[in-house]
Amino acid sequence: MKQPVRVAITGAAGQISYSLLFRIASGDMLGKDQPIILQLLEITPALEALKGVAMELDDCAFPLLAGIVQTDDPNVAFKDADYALLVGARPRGPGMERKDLLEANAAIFSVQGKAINDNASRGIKVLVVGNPANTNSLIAQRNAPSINPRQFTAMTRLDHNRAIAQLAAQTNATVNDVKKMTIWGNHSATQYPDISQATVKGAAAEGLVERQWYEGTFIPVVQQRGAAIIKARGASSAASAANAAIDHMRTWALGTEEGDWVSMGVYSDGSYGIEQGLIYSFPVTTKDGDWSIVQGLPISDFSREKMTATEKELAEERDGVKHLLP
Ligand SMILES: NC(=O)c1ccc[n+]([C@@H]2O[C@H](COP(=O)([O-])OP(=O)(O)OC[C@H]3O[C@@H](n4cnc5c(N)ncnc54)[C@H](O)[C@@H]3O)[C@@H](O)[C@H]2O)c1
Ligand SMILES: O=C(O)C[C@H](O)C(=O)O
Repeated sequence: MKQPVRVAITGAAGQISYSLLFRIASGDMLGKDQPIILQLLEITPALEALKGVAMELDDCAFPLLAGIVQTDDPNVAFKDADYALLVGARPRGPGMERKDLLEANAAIFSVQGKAINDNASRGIKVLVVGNPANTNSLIAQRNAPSINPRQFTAMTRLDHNRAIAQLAAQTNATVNDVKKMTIWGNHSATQYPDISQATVKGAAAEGLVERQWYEGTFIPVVQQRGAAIIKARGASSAASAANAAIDHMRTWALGTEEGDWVSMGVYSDGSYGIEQGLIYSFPVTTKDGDWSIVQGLPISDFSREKMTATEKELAEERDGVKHLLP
């Protein structure tokens, strides 16, 4: 049996976590042979609700669950953590954009970045889910100067999965048939879901769909899917967000499939001319617990315009939180 790893999760009594924790504890994230200690962070008023969630975790008698820590202290939650899923943040309501949450949520991520810096395992893998996810990840990263900046990522896997589902439906294929989907940029309405490299059953996706559907339906549907869920459900996506978080971490830890890639918000090294230091979603492959940006893809004028628009938004978000970036 492997040694247990420590997985810190913030916002652990919230709606995403209610889907997330049980699947992590059952082995969906790191494999059925990896014991896990859950280190759950909540704000003080939610500790009673968190206790109820922990009671339910106990009641599942998960063989892989080697311990549960419940706390309102980030220094305790991130102590020796090998993985961190930063979910805890206010979600948006109808009519809001994700960046409207910047003021409300940004402070959370500077505190947590410092606590990660001071307490976590040096090899920690951090995924930010709380919105606006890319900029929150940047804030946490910049407040953790002794951790490699590549270890802070933001979630665009939900967008990636949404894009695969839309393309599969339009081409009468299954999601298994779709490869090499890409989400570029911000987890926001400026994101660029790009099918120019995607294949369906090995055939170029661009040849299988009308350009008009791609530009006029597919791109806006994927960009606006979060808002459509909020409108329909009266609450932001939760189970699908939890699923994407598990996918993101599993891929990062255990590797991408041969001949495919995923989308992750990662530290830009200047690839594709994107400003260095932004947390920008790229096509990435993963191996041995590390990620690399897929290099050398051709970029059309159409793509370049969209990639630049979402880059510009990320630079503006960063400039708006300068006071939180040491
Ligand atoms: N990146 C993505 O694709 C994606 C997808 C869905 C939702 N989200 C975002 O995830 C976040 C959480 O969504 P939710 O639906 O679970 O919200 P929720 O309101 O149900 O839960 C959030 C929880 O975080 C807790 N919290 C607040 N401040 C905290 C802090 N400082 N430390 C620890 N916990 C804290 C709250 O008490 C609450 O229990 C939102 O920002 C939402 O917009 C992102
Ligand atoms: O859209 C939101 O505010 C929630 C989440 O980011 C989503 O994409 O569903």
